[in-house]
Amino acid sequence: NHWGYGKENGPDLWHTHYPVAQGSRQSPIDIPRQVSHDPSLGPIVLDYDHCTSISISNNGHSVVVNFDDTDERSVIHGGPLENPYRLKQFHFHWGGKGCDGSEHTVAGNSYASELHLVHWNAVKYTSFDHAAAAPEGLAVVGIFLETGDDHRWLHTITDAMYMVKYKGSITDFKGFNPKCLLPSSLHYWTYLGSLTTPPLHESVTWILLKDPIAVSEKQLGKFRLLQFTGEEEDQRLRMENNFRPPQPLKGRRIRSSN
Ligand SMILES: NS(=O)(=O)c1ncc[nH]1
Ligand SMILES: [Zn+2]
Repeated sequence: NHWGYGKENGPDLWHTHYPVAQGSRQSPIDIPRQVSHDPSLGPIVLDYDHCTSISISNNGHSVVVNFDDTDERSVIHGGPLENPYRLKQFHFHWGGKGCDGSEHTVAGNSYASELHLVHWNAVKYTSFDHAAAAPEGLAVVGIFLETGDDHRWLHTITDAMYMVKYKGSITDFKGFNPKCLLPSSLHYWTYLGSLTTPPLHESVTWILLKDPIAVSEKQLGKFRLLQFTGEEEDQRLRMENNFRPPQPLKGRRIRSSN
């Protein structure tokens, strides 16, 4: 049975097929109240001005916006990163109605949802898949979503969701620049971790922005119209609570930008 977020195939069972689930640098984690501030940590730079979104898809675990990563058009650099990392895709994790759904937590508190912007080190690796299996091959920027006012730009994504309701669906989604999803401050926490979904590779430099963005309950409700299951399946499983809970820190250091 393929991995998922249900009782029969959820996060507590992933270690049976992916033993690294019990590894020493797994994600997500809880960010404690006090984190050591590292003055040597410079600002993170998100250079997305020439970014090119291609499509939006439902992979059976989340809704994903895919980018053209064949050149250095949209990269992040600076902060804890030694090289520029190319934007490959972004996706979300969220809860059920009225339940929180972020993956990382802050002093034990969850947010309603968490956005992940996934980047790979094309300087050191020849493909995303190679980078995804290599230490420091990936850099994921995490942004917390809290419920509040309507987000001015999120509707372009939620309006496209009816086109990718079922697992395996994909549709054009051009010209979207994720810069519009960033909070006002780029202050961040950073630590070495893993993918939060199988294969759970321990290849991710995590960069979590401290400030959340606000989205409305109505907008979040549209995420829950997505389905984990395909159109042809008789089971209709609403896509929600697609988050992995925090994992043991195992002595890792978390650093804070200023
Ligand atoms: N959720 S995550 O950003 O760690 C991820 N990206 C690709 C697969 N899993
Ligand atoms: Zn994710």
